[in-house]
Amino acid sequence: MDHNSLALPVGTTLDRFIMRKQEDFPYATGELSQLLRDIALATKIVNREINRSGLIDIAGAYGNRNVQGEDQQKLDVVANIRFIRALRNGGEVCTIVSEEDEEVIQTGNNQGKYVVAMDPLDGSSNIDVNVSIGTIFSIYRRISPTGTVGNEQDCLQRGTHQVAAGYVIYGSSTMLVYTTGNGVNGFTYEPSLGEFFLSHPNITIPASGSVYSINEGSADSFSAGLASFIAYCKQQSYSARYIGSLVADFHRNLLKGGIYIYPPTQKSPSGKLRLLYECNPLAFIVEQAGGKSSNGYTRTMEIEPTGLHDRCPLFVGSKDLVEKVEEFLAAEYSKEPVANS
Ligand SMILES: O=P(O)(O)OC[C@H]1O[C@](O)(COP(=O)(O)O)[C@@H](O)[C@@H]1O
Ligand SMILES: [Mg+2]
Ligand SMILES: [Mg+2]
Repeated sequence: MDHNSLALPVGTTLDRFIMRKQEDFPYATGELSQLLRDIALATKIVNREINRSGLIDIAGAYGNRNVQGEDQQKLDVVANIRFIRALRNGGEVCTIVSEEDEEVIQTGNNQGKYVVAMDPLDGSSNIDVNVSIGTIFSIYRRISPTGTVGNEQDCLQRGTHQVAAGYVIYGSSTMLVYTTGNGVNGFTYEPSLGEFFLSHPNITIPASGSVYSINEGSADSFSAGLASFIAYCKQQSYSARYIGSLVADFHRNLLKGGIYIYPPTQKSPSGKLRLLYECNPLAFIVEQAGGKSSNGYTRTMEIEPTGLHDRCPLFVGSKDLVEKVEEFLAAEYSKEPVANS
């Protein structure tokens, strides 16, 4: 589809952009548009909390652990509460999956047609050192009938069923980047006006790039194919860039070209990242921007989720680079002895 035919000028407010896009679909009821506005409202509130965090010591460890067994910091809790509240008050969402909650969260909006999976604060280990952090979200249409309580099956849908996905980066400026399946658009927040403005229309990721982003501290447990790909990157004199905040690493590569990899490691045999609220939303965005995402073998969005907090390896970014690493992995696979032969 020609995304440019839907183009709106730089400087359009997010509200207006959402409204105008809805007008392109005369039979749309406006519920998804309202849901996107609810998310934007929550991001403004979370942005305010993050900006104040150094001042009021809100970022210190909270003395709690999340369902992944990781130290939960106070801003994770704050962001989780703010997003849940906005989605509950907005009324469009029946059920939420959050990184911070083991079970699904029922909003009480049984008429709500949507479910949301979210990582309310990504890169939380970076909060207290003032490095960019983010929020990631994914939106699905519920499967269960409206009027009933949403359930886990509503949330365990393949990424191909996403109707929208996005992320917020709280960086040197705050940006909201999202897709509803018609290309990717980025909005920059102007805090003094309390508005997001279209700043990056119709984002496309360069087909190739010279940046690779991976935590090489785990190199001893990389597979032979992955080790060969990293050696290839070095032979090509590619730049290694790794912030340790998925949203920030992904955002840079989306705009400049590159590949982000979180592979299986000894510590995390299925990778560290979560399929529903980290991998799938970024996969949807990157594909809409012309890039690729896989677990090394299978397209991310075609992986069947089995649990709310499933993890999966992530190879995401410029098309040529993702295809290249898949070639290295396939070569390794084809060298493995076939069972019973
Ligand atoms: O330190 P590692 O193992 O490289 O992990 C870094 C990754 O972990 C994450 O922080 C996980 O996200 P959370 O902060 O939401 O748990 C990613 O943002 C990041 O890319
Ligand atoms: Mg995360
Ligand atoms: Mg998180």
